[in-house]
Amino acid sequence: MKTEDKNIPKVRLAVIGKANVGKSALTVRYLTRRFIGEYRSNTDLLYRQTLTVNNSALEVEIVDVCSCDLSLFPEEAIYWADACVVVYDITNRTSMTHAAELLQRVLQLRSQMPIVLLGNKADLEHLRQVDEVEGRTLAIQHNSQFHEVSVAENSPAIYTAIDSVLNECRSVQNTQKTRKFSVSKMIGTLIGNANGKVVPNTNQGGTVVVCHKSDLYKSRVLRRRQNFTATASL
Ligand SMILES: Nc1nc2c(ncn2[C@@H]2O[C@H](COP(=O)(O)OP(=O)(O)OP(=O)(O)O)[C@@H](O)[C@H]2O)c(=O)[nH]1
Repeated sequence: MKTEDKNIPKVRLAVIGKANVGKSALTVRYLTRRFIGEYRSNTDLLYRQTLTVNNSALEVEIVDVCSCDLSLFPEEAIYWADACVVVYDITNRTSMTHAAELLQRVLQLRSQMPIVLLGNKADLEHLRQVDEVEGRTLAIQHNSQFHEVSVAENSPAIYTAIDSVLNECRSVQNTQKTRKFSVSKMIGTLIGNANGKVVPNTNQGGTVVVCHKSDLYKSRVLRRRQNFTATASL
């Protein structure tokens, strides 16, 4: 499948969180259904893949933000993204504190941004340091979705959470397109050019490209974008 089809809506996702919480494992799991146990990188990685979400094609770009320097907030990635996944590790309280700080900063920069908070490593119950209710409360305080997941054990919530946030972004984009159309139609009417020629086809949702399974599970880091170094392929 062509990955640059302009008719396919595009959604950009930033995955952020403290080091070692499982951001890379989560990104790779979501895109490929595979679990990569040891994944070391000292750079942001940008993945792009065309997926089928809610029965229609969506070009998804995910930046897996490197947490090499925790003092640096990933501002560029947050401005770039349409939505954000904040990850903490339920066996590491500091990662939860860091997630709380990230949520606050994200909403300062992008108050309307759809966010999902994920408490990862739920399979390590015996090492738990953060109760589920704490994660849930934090999410409610920041108007975001919340799930505890285990990337290692392939929790279904990984897919429902990310699909849902992608869908939310697509709905927002569709609404914005409809609004733009309404404004141009109104201007067209005002200047007497409402003969139909200037009326675009607003049925964006009608352009559906069905992904083949082989394409869905192939993922490749495609290119360099600003500071995101694209280096790996899955
Ligand atoms: N038990 C368990 N281990 C996990 C899970 N998810 C990830 N890990 C492990 O946690 C470690 C860190 O995972 P990464 O995906 O590299 O974490 P990261 O957040 O990308 O780390 P940085 O690249 O340092 O920012 C690895 O050893 C993974 O195998 C999980 O759900 N359960």
